[in-house]
Amino acid sequence: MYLRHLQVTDFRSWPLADLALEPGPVVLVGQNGRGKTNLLEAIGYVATLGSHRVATDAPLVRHGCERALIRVAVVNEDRELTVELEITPGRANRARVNRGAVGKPRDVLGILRTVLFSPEDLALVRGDPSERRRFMDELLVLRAPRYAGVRADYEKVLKQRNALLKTAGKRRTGREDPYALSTLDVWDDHLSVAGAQLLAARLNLIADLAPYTADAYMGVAPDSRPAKIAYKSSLGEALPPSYGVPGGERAEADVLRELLLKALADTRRQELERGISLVGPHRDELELILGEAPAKGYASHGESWSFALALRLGSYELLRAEAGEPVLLLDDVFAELDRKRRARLAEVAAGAEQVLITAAVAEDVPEELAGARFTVADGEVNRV
Ligand SMILES: Nc1ncnc2c1ncn2[C@@H]1O[C@H](COP(=O)(O)OP(=O)(O)OP(=O)(O)O)[C@@H](O)[C@H]1O
Repeated sequence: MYLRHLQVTDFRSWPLADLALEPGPVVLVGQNGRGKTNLLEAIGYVATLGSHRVATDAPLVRHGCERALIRVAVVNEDRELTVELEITPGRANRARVNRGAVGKPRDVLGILRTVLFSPEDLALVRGDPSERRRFMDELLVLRAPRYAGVRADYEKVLKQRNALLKTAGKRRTGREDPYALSTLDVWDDHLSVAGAQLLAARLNLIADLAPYTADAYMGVAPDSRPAKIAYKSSLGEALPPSYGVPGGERAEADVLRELLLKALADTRRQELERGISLVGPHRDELELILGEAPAKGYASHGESWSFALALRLGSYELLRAEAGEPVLLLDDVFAELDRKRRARLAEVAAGAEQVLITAAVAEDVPEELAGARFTVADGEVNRV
């Protein structure tokens, strides 16, 4: 797939930006702070309904404006769809496809698939487990959009259950509340349904992604120790060992639901004492292993970068193999990479159906990616 057109209105620093695009490499060149990343962020937002830089929508709307608009025309196998998103912080976003309203913004997921690699990705390796959970869930949704709903359900149930755990335990009144305790059974049930679906999907995702990531790492850092990814579940030993591993059994939500219910029953006392949910996908981790050691805390800066890049390139290859090419977005990354890694990334990017690249100076972009070029300056973006 590729983007044929991008228009943003009152998005970040842009009152208006309008770009006619084409397949192949598209390079956006401009000095720091001119709004290049903002354009990639807008594209990424249509694919994931979120920003790779901020957790809330407010910073996405231009200072002093009420709402931001993003419009993209996406061509997928000769079929073109126009997606429009209106972002109004504090209110539900509105979405239109081919100028017709859709039920929920979530309905646009799947129309545009992107893989974005950016300087923020170092946090995938060095940051908290929540960064890696977000990575998995975003990829899950790109792979199968229905998981956006599953994830939203899980988060809603988790919030309610945590609120109940706080009131049901002895923490505030010194006594357990019997009514709240019986309601907890109902929430355990809800949590296990959404939790098992999310967990099964993540385990299957990691089983499928692992070989692509290992290969991508070998490609970018052939002299380094091999890289491995593994799903670590809060179910611990109870998780069937054949789940979540390449070539293993496909994880089944029904099986996981029973295991989650048992684990919830086993930890209830502890949960009541602490007032939070202690088992479920929100406590899980994606382990990144280099040689025998965890990448976090042990990997060098260069190795961490390679791992982050391998996770993105692996995602790109997985999506490409399953559902056709996603659009590749490379935000200011070439300047950060050494010669070998640059060459490998350039090789993959040169073969992409479409890749959008930002750089401060044109010389940062490898020669094989010299394609359509835009300059970004003074609130304007112009085709060179
Ligand atoms: N909501 C907003 N309203 C107005 N301006 C904003 C908003 N959010 C960010 N900006 C401005 O956008 C600019 C940053 O744009 P962006 O991150 O796209 O830069 P860039 O061209 O990618 O630069 P770099 O090469 O440094 O990454 C900053 O000047 C910032 O003040």
